[in-house]
Amino acid sequence: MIVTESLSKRFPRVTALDRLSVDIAPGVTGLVGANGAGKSTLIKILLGLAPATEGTAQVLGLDVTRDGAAIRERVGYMPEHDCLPPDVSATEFVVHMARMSGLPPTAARERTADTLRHVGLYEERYRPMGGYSTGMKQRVKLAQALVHDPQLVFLDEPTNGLDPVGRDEMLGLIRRVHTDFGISVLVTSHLLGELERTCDHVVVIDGGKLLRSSSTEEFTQATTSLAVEVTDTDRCPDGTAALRAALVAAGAVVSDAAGADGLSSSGHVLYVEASGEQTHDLVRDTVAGLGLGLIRMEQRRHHIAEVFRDADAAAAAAAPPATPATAGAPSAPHTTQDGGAPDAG
Ligand SMILES: Nc1ncnc2c1ncn2[C@@H]1O[C@H](COP(=O)(O)OP(=O)(O)OP(=O)(O)O)[C@@H](O)[C@H]1O
Repeated sequence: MIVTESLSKRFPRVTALDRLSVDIAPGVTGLVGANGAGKSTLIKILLGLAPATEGTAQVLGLDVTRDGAAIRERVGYMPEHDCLPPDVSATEFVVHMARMSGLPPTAARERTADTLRHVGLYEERYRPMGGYSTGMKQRVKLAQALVHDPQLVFLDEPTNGLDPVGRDEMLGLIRRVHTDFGISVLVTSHLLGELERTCDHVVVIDGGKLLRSSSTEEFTQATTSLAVEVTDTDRCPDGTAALRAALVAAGAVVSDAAGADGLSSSGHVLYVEASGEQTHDLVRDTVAGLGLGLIRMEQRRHHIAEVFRDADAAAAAAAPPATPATAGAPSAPHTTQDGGAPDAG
């Protein structure tokens, strides 16, 4: 659906995209990267609105340098920044955008009503947009991107400025754009966690370079550790320590903290290296033998951010001690520092 080949965009002082090659299939794809990573620049090039310095790109089989107008007929675009005229109602604005996309007047009005209803703005559609909340404005921007029934939409930071509830609602809406209407989505975010639930595929860029492109499932594959938490009892005032000793005596590999899996420790949790069903049975029987209560035993899945935390820790460990400042070269941790962190999802 989107193919780029060694795509670069250089401004006088900064390289926004650096030989980026990606191949994005239909579905919902997240494009994630810290602020300044090059996400908006890539979208503008893909829409044929800005020329690349070098490299090639196709959208829906159309070339971005030659076929910009044809691409924009088939692709919807929700820009990042506030771009709504305050004195105009959502209906007037979205009808106008539909007409600009080539819909005849009646179809434009009908599609506008349908689309605004879909994004949950039906009641307020005749009010001037200057009085809208950030969430309502984001919904109008989404509606105008969908109104001409595109095959694909580019959504640039659609959750920006939203509170957690608004963010969840927007992510749900984005998922339904694909499931209800079959429209493919490329959605950008600087938050790793929120894309985990919404996207089939995630592309991570940093400093204009491709860091990773994988299915969400691959990112969040099951870890090989069982997280186990138990109660204390009169007989075992420190149930966790007793369980640890018993499991080690039985030959299990146990740790308190994130091991190779990158799982974070939370005090009373033990991580037991799992080697199949028998590990579950061993934990169950050992807990029962000690008379402890089993609070939880679960095989966790990775969060996307953990994948990058691990990669960064490995890079830092591999760096020569004399040059710690340059250690973690491709700066994936930007993404986690930005608050996307493991549990934003
Ligand atoms: N017109 C321009 N002239 C000069 N530099 C630019 C221009 N547009 C973008 N840049 C620079 O290119 C880099 C990538 O910017 P871009 O807007 O694509 O990042 P982004 O990942 O979308 O981040 P954000 O969400 O903060 O916009 C940044 O360093 C930015 O300052």
